Amino acid sequence: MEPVVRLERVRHEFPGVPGVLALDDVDLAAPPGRITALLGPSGCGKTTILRVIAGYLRPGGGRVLLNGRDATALPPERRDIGMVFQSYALFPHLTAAANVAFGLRMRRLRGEHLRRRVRESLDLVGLADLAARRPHELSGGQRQRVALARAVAIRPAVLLLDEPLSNLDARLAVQMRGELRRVQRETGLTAVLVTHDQEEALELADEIAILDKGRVMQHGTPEEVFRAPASRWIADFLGYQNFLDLPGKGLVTVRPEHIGVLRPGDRLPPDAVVLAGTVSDLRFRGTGYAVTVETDESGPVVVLRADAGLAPGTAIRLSVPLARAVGLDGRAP
Ligand SMILES: Nc1ncnc2c1ncn2[C@@H]1O[C@H](COP(=O)(O)OP(=O)(O)OP(=O)(O)O)[C@@H](O)[C@H]1O
Repeated sequence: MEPVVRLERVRHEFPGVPGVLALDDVDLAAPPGRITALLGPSGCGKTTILRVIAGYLRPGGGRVLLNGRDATALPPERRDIGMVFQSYALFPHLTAAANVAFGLRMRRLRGEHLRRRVRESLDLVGLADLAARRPHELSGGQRQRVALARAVAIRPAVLLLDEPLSNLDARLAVQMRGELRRVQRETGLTAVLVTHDQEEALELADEIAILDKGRVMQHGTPEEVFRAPASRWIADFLGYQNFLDLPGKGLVTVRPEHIGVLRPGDRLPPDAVVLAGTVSDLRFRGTGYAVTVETDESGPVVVLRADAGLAPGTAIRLSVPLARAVGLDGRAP
């Protein structure tokens, strides 16, 4: 299917910082009816990409296609885009309903059509009862819902979400993820979400593009990206801790929860590599203990255990199942 948003070799260098490419040949496609997340560390270019898609920033090179049409030179108001910002950006003197109506009036909706669309949009985010309140009379979560209702009310071709949940406290942010997902499903909107939060990307996105220094490092489904990171840098960024140089396998990474501890007398499991070492650290991680083992051949290796039974200084053997080892050699840098 034709992507709703396509970036082709988009480059940008900010005038104040010559020689540094904020965007370095970015190719990106956001398919219809899906949420595509842009995930990456601070300064990697996520917000710059959104500004290019929205038309607030004209890139130095490359093309922006919206629904297959070249939109590179189109001003923002002619791009049919809805935006939700981290700061909500609501009009403080307008009620929730008037905030939602604003964009619709700009699109020349009037009378009963306008009222109905405002009502539907506030209903969609569960705020019909609070339509008459002004932003200062609403909680952070409710304000964010108004911002979402305002963005979806215009039924944009693309919904751009710039860290929409990062101003909410942790519990509310998690609750709002579900809400956002439901609204996107019910409306069938195409969305591009900027986040630096992996869990948020995992839970919300159908596709994830991982960025570093203005470049797309990997693009795939959450499963593809998390199960098979394309490079050591991506594995590091996603929180993989164990990097092992295994004979015949080269550099691999393995999740701590997949590494076993062999007791004396245990048989060697098939298709596993055994590493001998000494426990050097034990940390409580809520769901269990992260045990660091200084191995003879591969340096520190972290394993997860349910109990605190492994005291520092204990000599142990680890079994690393080869089926769980993700190869990193020969992949993109
Ligand atoms: N107006 C600007 N002038 C000069 N440099 C800029 C400007 N806006 C962004 N940059 C630079 O471009 C790079 C990308 O910035 P961008 O805001 O897109 O990053 P980001 O991934 O959204 O970061 P964060 O997660 O911190 O918001 C950074 O190095 C930033 O310093």
